[in-house]
Amino acid sequence: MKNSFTHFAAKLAEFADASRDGYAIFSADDILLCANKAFLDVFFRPEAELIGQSFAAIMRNAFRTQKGPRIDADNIETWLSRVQQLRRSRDFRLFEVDLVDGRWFLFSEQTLPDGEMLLQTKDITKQKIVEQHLNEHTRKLTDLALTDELTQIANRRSFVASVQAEITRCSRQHCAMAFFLLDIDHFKNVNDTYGHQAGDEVLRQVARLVKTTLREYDIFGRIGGEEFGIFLAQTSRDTAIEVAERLRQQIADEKLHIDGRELRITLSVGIALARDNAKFEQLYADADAALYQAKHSGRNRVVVAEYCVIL
Ligand SMILES: Nc1nc2c(ncn2[C@@H]2O[C@H](COP(=O)(O)OP(=O)(O)OP(=O)(O)O)[C@@H](O)[C@H]2O)c(=O)[nH]1
Repeated sequence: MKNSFTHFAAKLAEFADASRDGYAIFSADDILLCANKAFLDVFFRPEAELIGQSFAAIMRNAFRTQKGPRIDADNIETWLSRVQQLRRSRDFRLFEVDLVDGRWFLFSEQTLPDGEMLLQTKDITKQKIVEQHLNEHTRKLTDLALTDELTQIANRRSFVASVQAEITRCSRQHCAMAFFLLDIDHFKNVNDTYGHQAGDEVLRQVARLVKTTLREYDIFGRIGGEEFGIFLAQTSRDTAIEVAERLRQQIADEKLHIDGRELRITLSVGIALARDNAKFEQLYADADAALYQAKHSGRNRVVVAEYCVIL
């Protein structure tokens, strides 16, 4: 039995020596007792320099020389006291570590009841690169799903979701809110006269112009076709009218440059106002009714939904 265990231990040491995974054993008082070559490689130090060193001394050296694990800290002693609280906090711990040279490792700590610790390291750089590509891909897909392809502003789905979240927040804080529906006047004529691509360019330029006049935290999106929506939190009736008027005037004054031609367009705006317990559907219906009035009373104007009673 003893012989077979000795044989097993010798074989394990042989495999550990040849392994690409790092192995190191620390004493209960955190002195490095032994380590294989793969582990030493993580710290760029020869065996003679590392064995017998404390964990703290090894990490101080890594911090000073900027070789080995990346230590994102201004003060190594503060970093060490935080990390030492985690070491041996459980009998098994798994965590990822990135190196100054860009490689990534999965570290596992296995602690015995007497405090001795086996530290294993596995190079996961390739998996990390795949993971980063996947994350980037997911981010791009999410952006695509939330952005209107033509104008590069929020599409209907993300606009409505943002507005609903903001309505909930405003309702909780009992703050006034304003919702605008903006519609380009006689847009069909633009398409019919100059072509669909010119119409697309008008939509792009209008979206850009409107965006530049809004505050960073105002919500703006393309609801569909030539219709845009704007949501303003903490906005009184007077301010809402002032903002909408300014927008309307700015668009009316602007000369759009489409295919070498100068073009002028106008907007009609319907405004809905609310305070507590507002619902997106109600705000939309109110703003739509006001927009209808704006269109039918001559276009290029701002109308506030009649029944919006708000200060
Ligand atoms: N170029 C372009 N045209 C679009 C797009 N989406 C909708 N349209 C056009 O927008 C026009 C909307 O026309 P209408 O709803 O009759 O409204 P209008 O001509 O703007 O007239 P009023 O709104 O009453 O002032 C239609 O001709 C649609 O084909 C788009 O993405 N690009």
